[in-house]
Amino acid sequence: MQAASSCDLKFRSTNPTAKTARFSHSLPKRVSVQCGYRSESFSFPNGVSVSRADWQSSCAILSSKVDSLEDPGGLASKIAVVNGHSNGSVNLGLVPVEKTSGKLAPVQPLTITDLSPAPLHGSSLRVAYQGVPGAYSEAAAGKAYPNCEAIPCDQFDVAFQAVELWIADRAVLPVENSLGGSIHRNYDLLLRHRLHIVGEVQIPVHHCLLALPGVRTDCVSRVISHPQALAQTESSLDRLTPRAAREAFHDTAAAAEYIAANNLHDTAAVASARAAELYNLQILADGIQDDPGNVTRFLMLAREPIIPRTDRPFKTSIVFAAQEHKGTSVLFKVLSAFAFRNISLTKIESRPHHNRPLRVVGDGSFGTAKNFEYMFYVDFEASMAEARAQNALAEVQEYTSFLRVLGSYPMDMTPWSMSPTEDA
Ligand SMILES: O=C(O)C(=O)C[C@]1(C(=O)O)C=C[C@@H](O)C=C1
Repeated sequence: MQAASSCDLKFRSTNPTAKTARFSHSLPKRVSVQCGYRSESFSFPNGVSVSRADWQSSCAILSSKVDSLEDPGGLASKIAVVNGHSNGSVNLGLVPVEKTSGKLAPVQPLTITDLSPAPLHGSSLRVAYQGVPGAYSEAAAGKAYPNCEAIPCDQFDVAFQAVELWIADRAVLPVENSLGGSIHRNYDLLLRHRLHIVGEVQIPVHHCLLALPGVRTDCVSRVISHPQALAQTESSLDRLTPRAAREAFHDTAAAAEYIAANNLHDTAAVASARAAELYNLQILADGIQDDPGNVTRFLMLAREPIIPRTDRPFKTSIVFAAQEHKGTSVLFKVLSAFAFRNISLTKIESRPHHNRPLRVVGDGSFGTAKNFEYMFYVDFEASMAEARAQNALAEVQEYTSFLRVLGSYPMDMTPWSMSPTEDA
């Protein structure tokens, strides 16, 4: 366990192409938060509603066995810290923000407004996403929270921290793509942080090949993009740019921005049509995803859970670790707890068990086997307000050493369409 030591909040300009005046005034600054801490749950001083208490007590059965991932230097102390009430060793070092005028703004301390709870009415919700404007994650934030203020972050971890530190009200982060598979980093971060899943959005991802105006496809010797986007366009790139090297970039739109900012005539990016517009690039090829129905699923994260309901389709996400001495059939038993109650599973993912990654087995007569230990993430189609879901989890708890409900939230029921998103 490590206590908080220092915390730097940096607001970075993400607009190296500021000469394109059309956007230099409107692009938000990207948040980059560097903190040596892990979060923990936070109790709100003004209490919670009765119905929320009901929800929490219905889940109490689960919390009783939740593994401790506590952190003495956690969120509550961070909030005191950023309010200026805590130890003097904390360096809030806000990097001066570049204004559109080109002048540097004075260093601004966080104010009480930066730390206020999510606005209920009137002002827009601040939604953290990973990437720069034009990224698919920005489009997902817009679908999840129309009219929100989208806050670009340079890493997934930063988006989590932006919510924990009350810089943002929500985060919207990708967890899986229909072609590229799971985004493992976000599964790991869900466990390390204490945010709650409050919703999901799925967006069709419609990729384009972008380059500087005048560049021909046969002159492209390098294609840069997010690794997921490169994976989703593999066959198209083999056909369009067979000799070009492929290089990973932080996000699709950042790749487009990089080409524009550095005037790269030999490089193309896989990104959205909106990125082409934002960074003044031409579209060499449109719709280059290898499957026309390419969809990415994003989770909406908040500091507080929502109250589960039964009047519309809900999904619940859990993570668990098997009890060590329960034999080899634990996974089968857990899954059958859902099957016997007619609860459909929509996703199962395993990740290394970071606290206990290996189990050595065998009596030594033939040596010892080293079995890997896992955390299992399961999504199932039921609301935690339903008795069958509560009973299933009560049973699952018997076979597990660790169990956490990550969230119970409405399913994205948007009618199926393969056309590109309006924003992307
Ligand atoms: O790079 C982006 O534009 C992102 O929003 C990230 C991301 C991802 O992490 O999978 C999101 C959707 C697409 O699947 C490709 C990339």
